[in-house]
Amino acid sequence: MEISSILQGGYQHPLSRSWQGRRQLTKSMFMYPIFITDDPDASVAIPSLPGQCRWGVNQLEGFLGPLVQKGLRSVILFGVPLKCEKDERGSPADDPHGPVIQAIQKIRSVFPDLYIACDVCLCEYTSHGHCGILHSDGTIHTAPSVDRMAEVALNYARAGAHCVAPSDMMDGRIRAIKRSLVDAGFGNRCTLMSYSAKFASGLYGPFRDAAGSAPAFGDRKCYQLPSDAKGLARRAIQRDVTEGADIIMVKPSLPYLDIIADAAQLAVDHPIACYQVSGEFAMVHAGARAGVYDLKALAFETTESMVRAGATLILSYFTPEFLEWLPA
Ligand SMILES: NCc1[nH]cc(CCC(=O)O)c1CC(=O)O
Ligand SMILES: [Zn+2]
Ligand SMILES: [Zn+2]
Repeated sequence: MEISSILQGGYQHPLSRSWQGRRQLTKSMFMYPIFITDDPDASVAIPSLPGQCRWGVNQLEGFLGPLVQKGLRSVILFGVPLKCEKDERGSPADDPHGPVIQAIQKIRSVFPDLYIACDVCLCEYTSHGHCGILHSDGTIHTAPSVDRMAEVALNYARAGAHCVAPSDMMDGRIRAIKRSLVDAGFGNRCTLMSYSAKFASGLYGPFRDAAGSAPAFGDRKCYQLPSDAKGLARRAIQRDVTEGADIIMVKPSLPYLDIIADAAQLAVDHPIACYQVSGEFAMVHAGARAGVYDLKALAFETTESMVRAGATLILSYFTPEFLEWLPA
C-alpha cells in the first residue's frame, strides 16, 4: 500500500479525531509537555521553567490526577536519563526500563483516557548530545539515524503510545517511521506527528537545561532550519505530507506565525500543531514578573495568535493554567 494512503493512524483516538476540525481555543487543543526522569520518586523543579518539574514514574499519578480531573486530554513525554549510560546511538531512548517506556505503561494503566504522545529524538540519550548518529568526523550519518528513529518510534508505539513525534529533523525519517509502524501493524493505531518545520532557535535553552540535551560540540544548524528559511520550511512541510505524516508541527510558534499559516495552507487537510517552546514560555513569565504585562493576558494573546494563524493543536507548558482558565 502507498504510504500516503494510510489515514487511520491519524484518527484512531477520540482526541485525534477532535483535532481534524479548526476551532477556538479549547482545553482539548492543549498538549502538555512533561519531563520524565529515571529516578522513580523524583519531583525536581526546573529553575528556568517556572512551575515545571522533572518527574519520576512513581509521581505521575499524583501529579497528573488533578490535571486529568480538570480536563487534561494529552501529554507529550520527554525522557531525561540521569542515571543510565548514554552512548553513540542513544540506547536509553527505548530501554524497556528507561523513563519513557516506563511512563507510557504507567500512564496507560492509571489514566486510560489520556492521550500519550512521545517525542522521538536521540539528543537526550546520546553521549554527544546530537539528535542523530554521527560519522567519525562529527557530521550526521543520515541512514542509520533514520533507522534508529524508526526503531525508537516503533518501540514507543509497542509500549502503548498513541502518537510518536520525531523532533530530530533527519531527512526521510517520516517515511521510515510510517513504514515501520505500518509494517508492524500500527498503521491504524498510532499517529505520526512530525516536527516538520523546526527551526534552529535561541528559544530552546530552558528545555536543554531541563532535558540535559545540549550538544557536547557544535550546534544543530545542519539539521534544524535557518530562521529566515521560509522556502525550506515550506518544502519540509510538503515533504512530510507526502511521506505520511498525520499531523504537521511548526516550532517554535510566536516568531514563526507565518510558517504556521503556510502549514495550514500547504497541509490544508491535516491538523496543524505548534510548539510554544520553553524559551517562549520563559519569556512570557519574565515579562510578567518584570511588570511589563499580565501573565494570563499574554498567555491568551500568544496562543490565540497561533490558532488565528491556523494551529489546531498547541504544545504548551501553560496547559495546566489553561485548564483553569478555559470553560469546560
Ligand atoms: N530534539 C529535542 C527537542 N525536542 C523539543 C525541543 C525543544 C522544546 C522546548 O524548548 O520547549 C528540543 C530541543 C532541541 O532541539 O534542542
Ligand atoms: Zn534532538
Ligand atoms: Zn555541521
